[in-house]
Amino acid sequence: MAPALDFEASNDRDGQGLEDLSDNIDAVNVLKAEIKKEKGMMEKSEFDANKDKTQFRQYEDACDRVKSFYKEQHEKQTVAYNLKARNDFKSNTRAKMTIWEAMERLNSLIDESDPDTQLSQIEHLLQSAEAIRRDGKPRWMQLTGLIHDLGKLLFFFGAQGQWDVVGDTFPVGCAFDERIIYPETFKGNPDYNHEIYGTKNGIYYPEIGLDNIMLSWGHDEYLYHIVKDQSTLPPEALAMIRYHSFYPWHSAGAYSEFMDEHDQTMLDAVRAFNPYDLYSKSDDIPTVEELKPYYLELIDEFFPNKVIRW
Ligand SMILES: O[C@H]1[C@H](O)[C@@H](O)[C@H](O)[C@@H](O)[C@H]1O
Ligand SMILES: [Fe+2]
Ligand SMILES: [Fe+2]
Repeated sequence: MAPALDFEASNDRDGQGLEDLSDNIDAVNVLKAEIKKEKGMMEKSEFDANKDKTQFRQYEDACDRVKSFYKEQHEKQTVAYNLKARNDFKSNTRAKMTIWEAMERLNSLIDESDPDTQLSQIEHLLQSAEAIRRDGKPRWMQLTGLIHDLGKLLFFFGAQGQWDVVGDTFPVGCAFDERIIYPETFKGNPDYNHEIYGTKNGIYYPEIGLDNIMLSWGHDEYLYHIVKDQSTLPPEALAMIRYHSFYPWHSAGAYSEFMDEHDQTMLDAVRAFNPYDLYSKSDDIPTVEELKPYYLELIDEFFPNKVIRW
């Protein structure tokens, strides 16, 4: 149990009463922390607190590679493209392989949108999972960390480039919010001045629920569908996967008018996940072979079929 606060000890005339009280408060706090830990949702992760956040996501200072990536993405993610991408996705199976094979396959991809890491994807995935594990989070969340970027496999399955695979996401079919990074680059998007898609609500209405919003097609949306159909991971894990790149929403508060009640709970989950994705990028490089046995077992726990249809 945590020690009583000094302040209480020194200001205490009728010692016993206050001590009991502070014991009770401690007990309640420990219990609360345990409940939150159980749910994998500490309000502010220990991990988050220890990082210098000014080192990450500095898009103004980013190199040209990142800037031109976003210009292309923002110009090409239209409603028409998104409908087509979803249609293509549903109409075939691109590959059959295990989760671990997918991680290895992804290894040759260096993400052009990312100003914070040049590491391979397998290393980024293990860094995220290990940070979650180190903080004593539940096993389902560790696994979510391990797989959250596997949707980048899309790149090898006939993607048009990286612009429809990686990077932050945003809704299409309504006005592009100013809180998306490089907002001025949307001016080149054919939907920008569209009579419906260019309006605040566009094809949606307030409180419609994010499930009904079409988010720009990429690794989040793709993996979300695969995991939803083929694993036993909980709704929080699915939200962490589907929304982890939706920075304008989870970090800048944009598009909150479209949320329903369920999204509120999911937002807490996504925010709890975010630091492990972002700030683990400065951690030591993990040793893949050493960690493999632990994670193979974890994968088996939540994916009933070893071979996944991608
Ligand atoms: O550059 C990164 C990277 O592509 C991540 O995988 C994605 O989740 C982030 O949102 C993005 O900013
Ligand atoms: Fe990602
Ligand atoms: Fe990531």
